[in-house]
Parts: sequence; C-alpha cells; structure tokens
Amino acid sequence: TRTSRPQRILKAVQRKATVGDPQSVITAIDHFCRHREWAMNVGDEKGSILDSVVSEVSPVTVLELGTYCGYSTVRIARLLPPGACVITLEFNPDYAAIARQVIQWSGLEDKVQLVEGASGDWIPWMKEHFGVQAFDLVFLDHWKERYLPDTKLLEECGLIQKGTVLLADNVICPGTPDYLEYVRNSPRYNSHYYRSHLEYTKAEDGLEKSVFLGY
Ligand SMILES: O=C(NCCCCc1cc2cnccc2s1)c1cc(-c2ccc(F)cc2)cc(O)c1O
Ligand SMILES: [Mg+2]
Repeated sequence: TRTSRPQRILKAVQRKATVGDPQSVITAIDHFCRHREWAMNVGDEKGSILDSVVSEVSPVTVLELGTYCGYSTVRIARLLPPGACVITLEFNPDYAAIARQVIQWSGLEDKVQLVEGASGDWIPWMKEHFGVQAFDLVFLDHWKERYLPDTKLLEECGLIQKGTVLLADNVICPGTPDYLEYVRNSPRYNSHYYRSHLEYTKAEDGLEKSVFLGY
C-alpha cells in the first residue's frame, strides 16, 4: 500500500478530529483502529486505566518510552496541569514525524517534548539535556525486552526516586516476563497488575503499576 499505517491514522485524525480538542483525536484514532485497521496504540480500555493512574499521580515530569503515533502521549498530556510536561522517546523517525502532527492537531505541543532515538542512548543524558531531577511517572511502551534494562538504567541514573511510578503496557501480550519478575519480587517496588485486554481485541493484556519505595 502506498501510505503507511501511521499515515492513515494521521489522515483519520485530520478528517474526524477537531484541532485543539485532544478527546476528539483520541476518539478518532480508537474508531479507526477498531473499525478499519488494528494498530499498537494503548487503546481505549487500557487508556482509561492510564488516565486514572496519571490523574492519581498528577505528575510534573513524565517519561514515555515509545511514542508511536502519539496516542498515549495525547492521553497523558491532556491530563497534565500547566507547567507539567511529558518527554516521549520514539526510535522510528517515520513514527515520530506522524506523532508530532497528531500531538500538534490535539493542541498539546507545549506540554510535549518528542525525542527521536533509542532509550539506552538517551536515558543517561536526560538530566543534563532536559534538566530533569527525577521522573514522577514513567510509561513503558517500547521494545518489550528493553523494559528491564531501561528500568535498571533509570535507577542507576537517579531518574527514579522514592514515589516514582512506573506504568508498563503489554506485560501479558506481547509480554515482559523478566520485567514483571523483577518489579514483583524487588523489595524496592510495590506492584499492582491492572487486568485488561490487548488494544481493540479480546486477548488478555494488562498494565503493571510499580511504585518505587526508595533505597
Ligand atoms: O512492540 C510494541 N511496541 C513497541 C514498538 C516500539 C519500538 C520502539 C523502540 C524504542 C527504543 N527506544 C526508544 C523508543 C522506542 S519505540 C507493541 C506491540 C504490540 C503487539 C503487536 C502484535 C501483536 F500480535 C500483539 C501485540 C502491542 C503493543 O501495545 C505494543 O506496544
Ligand atoms: Mg503497547
């Protein structure tokens, strides 16, 4: 097909959503992915759980690993108070280009810093480059085999502090067994599994919320 799936998602947003209205952007993407083409957005069901965690934490600085088309970036940013922001990392430049436009359409570009590159390369520079002390919330939604090494890297870099909340997508499907084992057995995390479904399907999936208890 001539266009990419992310390009078709952007078209659906431009056709169906209102500029400056984040909820209409979310609704347009969910409708397209449920009725036209499946895509790996966190989706509406897990998205509601994400919303409740963001509202509960009311974070000032958020790190999102894995932007894709910006769907969860918009879900998070729309709930942030003035002065709060989400730094989101995307490895694929084509996805990043689409995500920028989706975030712009939602009117939330002032609350979002989209960075292109690999988590392992960027995490050690976060403090220096963004002046971040520590993250209040980290949403993990990137390579599933990077959840654990990147969590350890965030710890080593002092970007996770007492009270930081980690929220991980896809802990069942595709699955992140080593990460789950780590956060559930570590005395330094308090973990809770929110049972749900793989976006737009009946397959089981869920989000794991892990609160760092400090050293
Ligand atoms: O792979 C998934 N997400 C990761 C792709 C992001 C690549 C990046 C690496 C990287 C490195 N550094 C910084 C930023 C980034 S972004 C994913 C896959 C499924 C799925 C797919 C097929 C299936 F049958 C069932 C589930 C569902 C999901 O919800 C997903 O999130
Ligand atoms: Mg995901």
